[in-house]
Amino acid sequence: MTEKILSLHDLTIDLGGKRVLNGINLDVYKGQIIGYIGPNGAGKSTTVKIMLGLIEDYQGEVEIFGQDIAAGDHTYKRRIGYVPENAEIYDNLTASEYLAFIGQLYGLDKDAAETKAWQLMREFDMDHVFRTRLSAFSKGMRQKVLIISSLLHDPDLLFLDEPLNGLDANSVMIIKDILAQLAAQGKTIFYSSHIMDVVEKISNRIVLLIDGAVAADGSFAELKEQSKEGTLEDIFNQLTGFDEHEDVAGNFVSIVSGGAHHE
Ligand SMILES: Nc1ncnc2c1ncn2[C@@H]1O[C@H](COP(=O)(O)OP(=O)(O)OP(=O)(O)O)[C@@H](O)[C@H]1O
Repeated sequence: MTEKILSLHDLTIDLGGKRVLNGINLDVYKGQIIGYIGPNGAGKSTTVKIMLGLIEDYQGEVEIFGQDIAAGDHTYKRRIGYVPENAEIYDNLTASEYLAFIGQLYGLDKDAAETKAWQLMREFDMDHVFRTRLSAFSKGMRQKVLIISSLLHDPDLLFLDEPLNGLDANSVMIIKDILAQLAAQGKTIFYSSHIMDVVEKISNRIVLLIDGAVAADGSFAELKEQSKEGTLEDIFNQLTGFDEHEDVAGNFVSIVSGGAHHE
């Protein structure tokens, strides 16, 4: 077995008087690309926030790089990259200022961070906006800046929350290849998304969370074999017990059109 990078043991948390995570057990190994999926509200972001050290009052154990993160040693964070779903991006900064700032937070010196950031921006054909304020960037351009910022310090473990948000089809292909190549180099990727066909293609392991507990865990081929369904979307619908999409859509549309009558 290869090196264990991440381990959750009986991870449980209550938030606002409600059990949000209910005994999650998960071991993640070096080089894995984990697609972490589940219905809205299942607890995916909460799990990631706990692993990032942003939420502390959980029960159970979280080990990253072999160390219990509750032990107080935060050096593990230097080896982690994170692309949040809704990033607070500093609109008044230029891409260059923002990336140099993030690079420095991760321990790079300013010049090294700027040089690397510029090289990475150039690969995305964005070198011409390196000194432009982020407030003038489109959604996809911002997303690319976030992806660059998560990788500047060459992390060993990457947490990505909907990393393809707002990206065009060509950019999606590039990011998919980047993730595959990083994993082939031994980086570990923990990836949360609702876009099932992308998760199906890029993950070598899929973990499905339902109501704060792991409901399925395996490669796409294994999940497909177990559920006898064709696509990850079908498997997702089956395992989450959802077969009413046409009824819900029909009701929704009839309310919409009913409401459109003006007397
Ligand atoms: N600070 C909080 N206080 C109270 N409840 C919370 C808090 N944070 C999260 N929750 C609840 O925990 C549950 C899980 O939320 P979480 O954001 O982890 O879900 P998710 O799987 O990431 O959902 P989505 O797919 O919609 O992003 C939800 O019911 C949410 O309302």
